Amino acid sequence: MAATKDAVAAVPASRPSKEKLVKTHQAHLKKQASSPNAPRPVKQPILSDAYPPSTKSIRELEIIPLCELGAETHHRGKGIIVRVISAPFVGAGAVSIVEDEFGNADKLAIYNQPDSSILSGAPEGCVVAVKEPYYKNNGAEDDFMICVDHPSDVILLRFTDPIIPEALRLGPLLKTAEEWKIAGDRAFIEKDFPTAVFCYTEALEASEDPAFQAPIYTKRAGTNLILGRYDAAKADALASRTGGPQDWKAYYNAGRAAYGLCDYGESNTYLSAALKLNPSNASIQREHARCQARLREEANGDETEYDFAGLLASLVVVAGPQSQSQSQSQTTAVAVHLDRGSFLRKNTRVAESAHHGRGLFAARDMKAGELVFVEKATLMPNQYDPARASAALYALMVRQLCDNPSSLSGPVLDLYAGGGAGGGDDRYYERSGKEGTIVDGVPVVDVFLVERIRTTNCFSAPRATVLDTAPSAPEGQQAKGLWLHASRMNHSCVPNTMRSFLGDLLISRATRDITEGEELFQQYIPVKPLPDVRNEKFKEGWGFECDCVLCVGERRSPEAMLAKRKEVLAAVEKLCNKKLPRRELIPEATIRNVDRLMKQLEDAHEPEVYDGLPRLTLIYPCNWLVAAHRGRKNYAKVVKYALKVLRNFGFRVPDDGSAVWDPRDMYTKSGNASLMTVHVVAALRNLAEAYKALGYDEMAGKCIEAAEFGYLMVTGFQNDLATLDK
Ligand SMILES: C[S@@+](CC[C@H](N)C(=O)[O-])C[C@H]1O[C@@H](n2cnc3c(N)ncnc32)[C@H](O)[C@@H]1O
Repeated sequence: MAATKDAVAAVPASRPSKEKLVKTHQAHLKKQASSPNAPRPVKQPILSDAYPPSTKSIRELEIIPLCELGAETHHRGKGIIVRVISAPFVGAGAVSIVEDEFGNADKLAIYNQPDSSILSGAPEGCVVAVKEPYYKNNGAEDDFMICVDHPSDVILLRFTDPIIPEALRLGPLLKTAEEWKIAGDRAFIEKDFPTAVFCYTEALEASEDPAFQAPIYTKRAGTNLILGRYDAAKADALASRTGGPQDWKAYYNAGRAAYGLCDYGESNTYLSAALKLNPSNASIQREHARCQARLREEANGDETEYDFAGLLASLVVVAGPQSQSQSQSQTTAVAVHLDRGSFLRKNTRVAESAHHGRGLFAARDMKAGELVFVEKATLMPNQYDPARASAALYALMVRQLCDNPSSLSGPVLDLYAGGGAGGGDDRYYERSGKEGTIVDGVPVVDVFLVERIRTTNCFSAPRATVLDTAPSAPEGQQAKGLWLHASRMNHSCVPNTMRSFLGDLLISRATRDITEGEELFQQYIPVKPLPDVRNEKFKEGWGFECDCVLCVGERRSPEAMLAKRKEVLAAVEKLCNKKLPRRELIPEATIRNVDRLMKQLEDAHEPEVYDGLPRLTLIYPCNWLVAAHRGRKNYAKVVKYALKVLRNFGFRVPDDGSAVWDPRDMYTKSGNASLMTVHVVAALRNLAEAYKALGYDEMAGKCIEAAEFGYLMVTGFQNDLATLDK
């Protein structure tokens, strides 16, 4: 358990008065108003400070006044009830001034989600309960605040809740159900959707007449659909049924909500019911057809169902005519969330893995290049700025767990959450088992657990892998997302699948023939050539030491040989400046030096360890020599070193430069330790060019075919190799 200070520590000797707090707060608000576009960074939880969320109902807690809050203390078993007396100041969190029934005032800082269904419910004038509050010093001696990290630790109380002390009770602002309905409609027209939901809820509570309630449920369902609160929208839609022919609307809304949750089977059931009641309605027909298409993708998942090329075209908008002369980087991405289903179950299943917890396994034989699965992201913000991508995903996860708990909590919380929680990480605490359950009307959300799940399971995704292979592609522009099915897959440095991205679709292809029952592996990150360096990364990121055939094999090589490889690789990198030549004429003497070092490096790979295994430290010098000899149009040498590149990635190719092999077979006839990357495609293209220059046209053609096939694995679908030159 983390060292949370549960015992009540000393109450601070002095705190600012209510007047001073309000005055300072107003000054901050004024400043904020003058820069409305100020960035609002989302706070990242710090695991060393992790503490669990409250799992108790406010009704089980002892309510204490603000003046009893002890500094740096988690008040377990206690709660506070306060009225919000200011608008929020939104920075890393949303800070408001609150007062209790005795007139004590303090600062309430709510982190992580200013716009979730829970936190949008702490507006000025409302009464909120904070469960088991954490009172924290904010820097200056008398500057304290009630710090809420877990969104479920703060509850918006309904005005009529009997738990509210008399002094804080305003009485309902509006009296009748009709008044609340009108207020809801007004908020809806003003696009203040959270307030509309709040008012419709009050209207529903204030009336017991089903004839009045049904249309309010419909309105609240529609508003929740706009807010993306699909769980609530579905429940409201179903509650709006009256048993008559007008129920088509209820089924239509429930179908759209289920669609929003990507449950196309359920969506189809509701939309079919809607269609039965109102067969000629064009909106239902359209949604129903859309849903059928998703179901076909889920079942078949073949190339034609997905039309990957069409999706790619939909992802990029080339700058308008006035800027056509500008570079390709002017291309702007639009809607990266593609309206497609996930094709998961025909080829894969989740099962226990021999060494790594659960894993993904082949449910049938698959050929090299075949689509293993296609998965739409469960969550992926459209945020490609590397400085913001992680925080954006974290915020989205928290928000969705608040807003759609019944569909998301189970699958997300079931993901592997790293080494702690019973796995030996003593900075963390055991899960309570209440995560995701509803207490006081909201789901318990543990933000520190969410962050652990995020870091262990998220992937970085370019807008489209094919665009990312173009040399002109801007570096590092990757969103972060969560793909639940793909997260089940364990890592191997020589994996049998390869993932690529198209918008928020993750495409997984087989890189060699796979037999039914085989465990499927992917590379978590591009593997570093040196085994100790790459294993350090796996330890840091995921807490494991890799036991793939390459890592196990390389561990058989003595330390002294590893040291030798490191030394020579460092010498090559120093000599070549870690770059590859671009068509410039490299002096013969330099080429001879690199060649000499490359041979030393080859000699530092013992055949008894490396026969049949990749020799990753040799990739860079061989690629360098290919480029240098291309520059000199020395095509026989280009063939020699390009073949070495393929061999060093673990592919079986002739080592004498002979032209009597079929490169199209290399993916299926290279055993189980080859590593597929875009550099393999590049090497095949260089080979093709060199064979052609040497007069071996047929071999050149076969190399291009092999390169195109490899590019399909790398980018997810058939793409033009010319992209590699752009
Ligand atoms: C994204 S999860 C993969 C699914 C996970 N095995 C499960 O049970 O749900 C990542 C975790 O799987 C385990 N893992 C993945 N690849 C591994 C490997 N090559 N060797 C050992 N453990 C591995 C590690 O515990 C890692 O933190």
